[in-house]
Amino acid sequence: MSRRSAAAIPAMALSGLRVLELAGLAPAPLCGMILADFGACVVRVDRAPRSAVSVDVQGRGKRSLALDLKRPPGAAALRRLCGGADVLIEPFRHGVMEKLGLGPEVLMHENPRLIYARLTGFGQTGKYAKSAGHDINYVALSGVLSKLGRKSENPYAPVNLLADFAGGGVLCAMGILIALYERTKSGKGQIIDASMVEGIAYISSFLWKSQNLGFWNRPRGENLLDSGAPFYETYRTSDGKFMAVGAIEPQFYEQLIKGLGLDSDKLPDQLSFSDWPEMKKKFASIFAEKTQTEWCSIFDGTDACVTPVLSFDDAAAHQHNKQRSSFIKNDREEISPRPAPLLSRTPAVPSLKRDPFIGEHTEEILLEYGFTKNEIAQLYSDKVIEFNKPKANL
Ligand SMILES: C[C@H](CCC[C@H](C)C(=O)SCCNC(=O)CCNC(=O)[C@H](O)C(C)(C)COP(=O)(O)OP(=O)(O)OC[C@H]1O[C@@H](n2cnc3c(N)ncnc32)[C@H](O)[C@@H]1OP(=O)(O)O)[C@H]1CC[C@H]2[C@@H]3[C@H](O)C[C@@H]4C[C@H](O)CC[C@]4(C)[C@H]3C[C@H](O)[C@]12C
Repeated sequence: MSRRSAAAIPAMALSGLRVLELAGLAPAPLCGMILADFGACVVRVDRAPRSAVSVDVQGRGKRSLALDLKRPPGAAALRRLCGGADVLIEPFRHGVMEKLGLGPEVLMHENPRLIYARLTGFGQTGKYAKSAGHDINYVALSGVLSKLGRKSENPYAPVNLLADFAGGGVLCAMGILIALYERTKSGKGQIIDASMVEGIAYISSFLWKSQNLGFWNRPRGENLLDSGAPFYETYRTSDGKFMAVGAIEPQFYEQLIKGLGLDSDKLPDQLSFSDWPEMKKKFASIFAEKTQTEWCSIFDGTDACVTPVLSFDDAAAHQHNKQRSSFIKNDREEISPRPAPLLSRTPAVPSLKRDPFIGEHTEEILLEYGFTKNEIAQLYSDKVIEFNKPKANL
């Protein structure tokens, strides 16, 4: 599919939804990609003058409009675009949109049905609202980073998955869908203040609420699910790969013990914390005796909760994932995860085309939103918009 016009994919759940995503680093692009995967018509508004290469690697299914928001005609053009949109996603720190004259009071006055999604690290208010930050800072401020890491080591941030994507892009997409549902009843849009700090804190509700169950009262790296327990750990195999073990419940733990060739009658109790370090050493030396494939042939098909730790390539090639077509290949042979979750009647149909170049669709988008050819030519000669087609027909 070269473009996602409203009528192109009627079967998808979000078809007909018009989304404007102001280009950002990582969280907002994921949010926009999720909406595009499920059928929304997502326009990424890139900066003009444009940088040579887009840093957005999550542009699947989107189109790009290059627009200079710092120039009054550029800001006016965005206002007009917002008049015809359902959703705006903005990824700047608090105050940037207001400075451009594009704050919610302006845009929602002109289009009261607009869902104005503000995806930031620290939120729209509070001491840090105007401060720069990245994933690791947001995870830190949420309290969650203090829980992550191995025994006696510094806290460890797991790539930028938690804040940017789980607490940021995904929760913002959820907020948008909730607001859209509410709009079907009230007819009104609303502002979404999606703070990644609060997003991570929210998805960590289990950690907060299970504190009194005794899961977390030991130091970092010595608890049930944070690499303290021998039965919730990774182990190196003889070929330098790893197995992941998650045998928590006693009946599954018993199968793990059996698969490792041990006798549970001769072992300490599963929940004897003081024996965990020794048990880890025992498990580690046994796992080191066989290759990953050999361990898979022992544990596959059992309830021991033991799985191979796969590389990206191995994950895409793994039988289970292949059986479910969990990974897709685009027209450039690039492999990436298929959108999730699977909807039975109206599943996502991700675009298999390469991501858009900056400004690749400037003209067609403006025409679609009601700009005339003359107006577009004027914006172009004023250097407010850019095309990424050298032979644009103007
Ligand atoms: C892979 C890297 C990405 C890592 C992700 C990282 C771990 C994250 O955590 S991302 C989450 C960051 N936080 C947020 O998004 C929260 C909300 N946002 C913010 O807090 C801020 O935006 C900010 C702190 C992230 C950035 O602050 P900044 O001062 O830059 O921006 P703002 O204050 O928000 O203001 C924006 C200004 O821009 C103006 N603007 C916006 N749109 C337009 C427009 N259309 N027209 C005109 N002007 C516009 C706006 O008006 C504001 O202006 P003012 O400031 O004057 O008010 C990748 C991270 C970096 C990448 C590399 C880099 O890009 C260089 C290379 C580029 C090359 O193309 C590819 C290779 C690179 C090395 C590239 C590689 C990777 O992609 C990165 C490393």
